Amino acid sequence: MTSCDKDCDKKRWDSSQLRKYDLGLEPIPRYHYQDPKVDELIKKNQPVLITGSKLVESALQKWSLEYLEKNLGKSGYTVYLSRNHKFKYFDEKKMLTKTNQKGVEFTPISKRVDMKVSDFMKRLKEWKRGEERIYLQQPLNSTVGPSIVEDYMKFDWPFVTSKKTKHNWGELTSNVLFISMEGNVTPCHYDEQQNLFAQIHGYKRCILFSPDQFEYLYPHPVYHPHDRQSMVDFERPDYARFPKFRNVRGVETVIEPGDVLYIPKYWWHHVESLMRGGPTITVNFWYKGGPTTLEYPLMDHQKVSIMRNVEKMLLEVLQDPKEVGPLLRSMVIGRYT
Ligand SMILES: O=C(O)C(=O)C[C@H](CCCc1ccccc1)C(=O)O
Ligand SMILES: [Zn+2]
Repeated sequence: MTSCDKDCDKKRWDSSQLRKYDLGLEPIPRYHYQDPKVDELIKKNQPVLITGSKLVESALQKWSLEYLEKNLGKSGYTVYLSRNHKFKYFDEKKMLTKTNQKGVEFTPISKRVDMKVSDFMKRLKEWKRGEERIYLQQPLNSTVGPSIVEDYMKFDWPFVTSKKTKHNWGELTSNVLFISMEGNVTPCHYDEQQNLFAQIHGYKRCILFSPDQFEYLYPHPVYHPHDRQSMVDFERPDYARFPKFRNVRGVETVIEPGDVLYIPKYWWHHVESLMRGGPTITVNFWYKGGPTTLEYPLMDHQKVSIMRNVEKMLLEVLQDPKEVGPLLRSMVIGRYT
């Protein structure tokens, strides 16, 4: 990771603000948005840090915490609370399904609450070490105030729409607004959508792994509330349970205001707001993946999708998750291995 060397004028950040992990990481390529390399990499479902775009220009100077508090409106916002700095996402719909009958087997470390923006901003300003951390994560919707709507309309929509069209993405499903405290971490997970991740304020370090690293990142079972999230705690990897984690190879970058990171669908990503870097503001652009034509050889993300479908089908018929492993083992060991 190269931060600004000493003689540069604006001190952006330094490596002491990054959490330390035992990972082999290469840099994510960075290109200006008009460089043809950007589309070359997107076409190959490879991550790329896109610089110099005007995508969220209308928000860059305006979306301070004060401005957002004043203009985001009075409705409740989705805010996650965590007893530590990790905000491991959980799917509430999977907390009470029949597969884990009682639904009591799982207690998330973070919890979701509905909070007014003013309360969120107050807690953000008055936060003391040892208190619960907070992280606002809310899809932008029609309840925002008129000036936010104006800023949103002024996003460079031709830029993102050109990517959607050129790369056959599906429709835009949401723009999620993230307002994070410094130091917050979203642990490693993948999403099934294409993502243009636009940084508006502060610095975020993003570590990405390609879908072919599935075996090294040990995702929770599909029925689990932490579906799509890695079971490995990057801060204290349990190499006994997850021995292949040692082989994982990733790429990383630190995004700053104005940068847009393309996170290809099914790519694993870990996101952290730099320690001592102040609050961060991001808006993402999630697009459906678009039509999947089965061309051979299959792409790694297609194999992940197939594995997900096999897991879902087996759980549907076996009902009890404890029977899935033994059945797959007897099907594969000595026959396909
Ligand atoms: O934009 C993305 O995809 C990110 O992962 C951004 C990430 C927060 C994501 C929270 C989350 C995780 C899993 C499922 C749904 C939502 C951050 O910036 O901290
Ligand atoms: Zn994500």
